[in-house]
Amino acid sequence: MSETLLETIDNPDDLKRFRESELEQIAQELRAFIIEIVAAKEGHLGASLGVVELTIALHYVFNTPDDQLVWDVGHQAYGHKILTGRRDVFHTNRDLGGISGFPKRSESEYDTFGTGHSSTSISAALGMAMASALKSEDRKHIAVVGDASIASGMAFEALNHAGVSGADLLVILNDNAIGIDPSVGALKYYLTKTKSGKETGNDNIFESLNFDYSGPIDGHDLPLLLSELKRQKSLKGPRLLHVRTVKGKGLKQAEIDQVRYHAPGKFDKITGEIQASDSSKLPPKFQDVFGHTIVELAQENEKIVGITPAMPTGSSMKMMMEALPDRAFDVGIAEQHAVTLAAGMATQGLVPFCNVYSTFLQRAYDQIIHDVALQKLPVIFCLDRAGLVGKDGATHHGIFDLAYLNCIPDMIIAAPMDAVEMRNMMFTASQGLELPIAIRYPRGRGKIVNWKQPFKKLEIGSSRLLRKGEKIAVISIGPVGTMIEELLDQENLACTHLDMRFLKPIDQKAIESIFENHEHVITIEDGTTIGGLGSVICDLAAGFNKAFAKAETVKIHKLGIPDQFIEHGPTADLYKIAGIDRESVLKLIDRLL
Ligand SMILES: Cc1ncc(C[n+]2csc(CCOP(=O)(O)OP(=O)(O)O)c2C)c(N)n1
Ligand SMILES: CC(=O)[C@@H](O)[C@H](O)COP(=O)(O)O
Ligand SMILES: [Mg+2]
Repeated sequence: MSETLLETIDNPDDLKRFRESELEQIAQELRAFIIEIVAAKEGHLGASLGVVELTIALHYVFNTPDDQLVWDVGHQAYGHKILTGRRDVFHTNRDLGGISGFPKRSESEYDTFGTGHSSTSISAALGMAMASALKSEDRKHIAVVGDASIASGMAFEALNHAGVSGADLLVILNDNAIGIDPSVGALKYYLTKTKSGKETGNDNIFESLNFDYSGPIDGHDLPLLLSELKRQKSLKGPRLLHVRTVKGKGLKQAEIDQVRYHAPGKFDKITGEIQASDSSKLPPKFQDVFGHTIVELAQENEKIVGITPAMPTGSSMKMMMEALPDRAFDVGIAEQHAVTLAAGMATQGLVPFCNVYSTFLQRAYDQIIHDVALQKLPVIFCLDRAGLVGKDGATHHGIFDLAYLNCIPDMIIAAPMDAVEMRNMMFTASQGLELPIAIRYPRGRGKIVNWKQPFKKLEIGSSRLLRKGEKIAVISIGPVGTMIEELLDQENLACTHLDMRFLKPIDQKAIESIFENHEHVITIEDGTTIGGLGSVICDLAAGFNKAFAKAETVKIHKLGIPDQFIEHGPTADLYKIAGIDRESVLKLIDRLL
């Protein structure tokens, strides 16, 4: 079989050897290659398909990696990876030990800035452009940012600065009118209305920010892209090129059902059909437990409102948006705003459920402290994707939340072991608290099929003694507790198991009793041991040592995420790496016995 053109391209210099007229064929081959691998290996699809022509044109016109290209979020950078030396390893995308699903500086000199979280590209590229100016280096700096990501506060901050910086910065706005879910907000309507720079004149929002605005142009028209990028290359100063593309371009189903094909899982590379699986008998995903439960609670209590920053599908907040559209809000990629919006609502007696992925809530840390906790506002944070999330990797693991929330006064921190507990925690929170609460739960499915049980109000700060043994006690928090229960059952081990339920306030009495009656205490959590449950137990133990003699001899073994960033890969493998898998716990217990 003859070689495809794509197979001869190992770097952008190889690409530049082709005539402009041959680039269309390369675009077709690149699309087919992305589809073939993602169909079998899973990953983000629609975003990369949408920027195939743009990716080729950028590497063809600019002199990467000397010219610095920064991708926002990075989920659309598959074509970029394939054209920059990673075609042969692209089949390892998101595998343990394989390449990352996002740009990563340690992976390639073409990946100028690590990403995963959105809206950082303009700041990063501006930083590079300012550094080049200070070092008198003549190179170009390009940020490619999506229409949903540019609407985030951080991107606006960067535009505001860049507009007066004089920096040699090209921002390419890749406008496909959708994020993961349809884009929201006033900017979306503005962008949809925008016709051409000339027609919008002084009213153009980017020109008002001192950017030289061009577009919108068709981002699938390669000759047009090439000529416009060449023109942009000859310019200096802050400029913005507005490009219109179709998310999922080239795969019919992905163009039609753009939400589903953002990251569709396995599908047929020819027909595009997603592999059907019967999940009706499986335990539900935690996100769906959230979705069903908030609808159930909100139907009974009209004060309940729901907020999601751009993740209605991922968080299942869309269930409430469909059932009670006036009381559930997608605010776009705006985690900081989401938190303070919830705080504002709480001042007025509403009961806001603010659902944010654990990793993305990192964006809103000051808002949690300054706007919520300091004012004792009873916002209910539901933190989805807590713990190790798997193939998205280090940028997305929700492993810091226990630690970063625990040091905030007046926060209640809950981590349900299973779906029934999660419902009860949501119910308890909805009954009216005087303080904010965070309920954190993982990606994926639980283990309980019969999860929809009558609500039970929990005592805040109460733990559950699940079994009483001797010598060794395991103190767990969150879903790892289910693994511990299975392990102790299956191996017939006579250990005590305490499900902590709440990290804060912590059930000190229960812990005291554990220390009085055991020789070894194992703490286990799917979060960092620094600052999380392990740290709290050690701190308490230091106090116990003074209080009663026996505590001094109790040995504490902390299991959790060690002090390192955990890479991407199947969650089960990552649990092993972190030492919080079944075998690691069993080995430890065997040794202690
Ligand atoms: C801070 C942050 N919040 C949320 C997300 C989840 N997320 C990933 S991609 C995405 C949508 C991005 O949309 P857009 O910028 O328009 O790019 P497109 O997918 O359309 O190419 C969202 C919300 C994220 N990565 N980072
Ligand atoms: C790129 C990004 O941030 C999202 O697409 C993320 O990968 C979603 O994760 P889930 O698949 O867990 O919803
Ligand atoms: Mg978009």
